[in-house]
Amino acid sequence: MSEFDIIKKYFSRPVKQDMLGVGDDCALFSAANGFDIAVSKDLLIEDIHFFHDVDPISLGHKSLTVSLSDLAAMGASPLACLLGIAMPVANEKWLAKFSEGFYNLSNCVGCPLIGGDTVRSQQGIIISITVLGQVPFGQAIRRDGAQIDDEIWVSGDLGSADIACRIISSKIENNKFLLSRTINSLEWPNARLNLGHSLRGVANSAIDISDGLIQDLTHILNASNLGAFVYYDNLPFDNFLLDSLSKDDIKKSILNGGDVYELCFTAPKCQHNNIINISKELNIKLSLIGGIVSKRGLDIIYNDGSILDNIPSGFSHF
Ligand SMILES: Nc1ncnc2c1ncn2[C@@H]1O[C@H](COP(=O)(O)OP(=O)(O)O)[C@@H](O)[C@H]1O
Ligand SMILES: Cc1ncc(C[n+]2csc(CCOP(=O)(O)OP(=O)(O)O)c2C)c(N)n1
Ligand SMILES: [Mg+2]
Repeated sequence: MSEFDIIKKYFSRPVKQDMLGVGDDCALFSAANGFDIAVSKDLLIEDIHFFHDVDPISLGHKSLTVSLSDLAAMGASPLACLLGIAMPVANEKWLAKFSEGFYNLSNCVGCPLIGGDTVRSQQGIIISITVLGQVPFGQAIRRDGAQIDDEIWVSGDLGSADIACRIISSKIENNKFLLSRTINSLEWPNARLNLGHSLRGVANSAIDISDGLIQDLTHILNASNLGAFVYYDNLPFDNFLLDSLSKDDIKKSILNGGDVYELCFTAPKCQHNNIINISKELNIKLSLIGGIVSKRGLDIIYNDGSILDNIPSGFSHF
């Protein structure tokens, strides 16, 4: 099967009439008046970002999710996406499933695939997604917008995806029940697009958690030139973890575990009740985990007042 056959069969579904999708040198679509365009690209590499034997349907879903999550973090809505894919062989069974997982999500959130590139790699599968989104002019929620005295919030639960990842890579003891409880967080994450929209005009800053809470919150602090405290005992995680893991394993995963795709955001105290209402309306758990201060640095404080001395660092490729 040639490169063009692959594109035609797996990556050429029709798009809306007002767009030019797959098939020409460029895709075309019009930008709406009064909106900024939001663009983000991510790479996913076999055995670095996903296990080689992962179900390709979930990989198709997750590849798009990680990019949609960047749009969510800025309060943007998806417009379209591009897919770069490199693979050593054209495995039709794999392609059919990957494309199914990808298009299921793309249809669901209204983010049509309008272009990309398909090439052979010498080794391993490489996936690169670019998403394009829009956000009302000037309303994007940025990393550099945190303000002194902001409350720090996080959506959903932390740590589960990292636990699943560590079980599969034999870094923690294999435990069938724990893996079945955590695997969906790793393989089927969902971008918090609705939450991102609701936070426009409410949050001062936001980031999606891909590399771990501490590392990603630190990006907000560095960009905003501020510091923070985080109440360790307020950090949300699935209580099921307590049954089979040591406190240290849980701590490592909730502070530094990546692949979370929840949002961490900061908002002024006057928005507190509004945020509680957003949580109820969207049925998304939102936890108040700390506050922003002027003094640079990050303190993680336990209920008894003690401070965690060695904050472990999060995911870094190098
Ligand atoms: N090779 C690159 N060239 C230009 N910009 C890059 C490159 N790699 C990362 N960036 C930019 O650096 C910033 C941080 O990237 P990253 O940590 O990957 O963000 P995210 O977690 O949102 O994907 C982003 O603005 C991203 O676009
Ligand atoms: C096989 C495998 N090993 C390790 C991980 C964990 N992991 C790989 S990359 C990563 C961080 C996120 O990737 P990155 O490329 O930094 O994403 P970005 O911050 O750009 O969104 C994590 C937690 C995984 N998901 N799969
Ligand atoms: Mg990135």
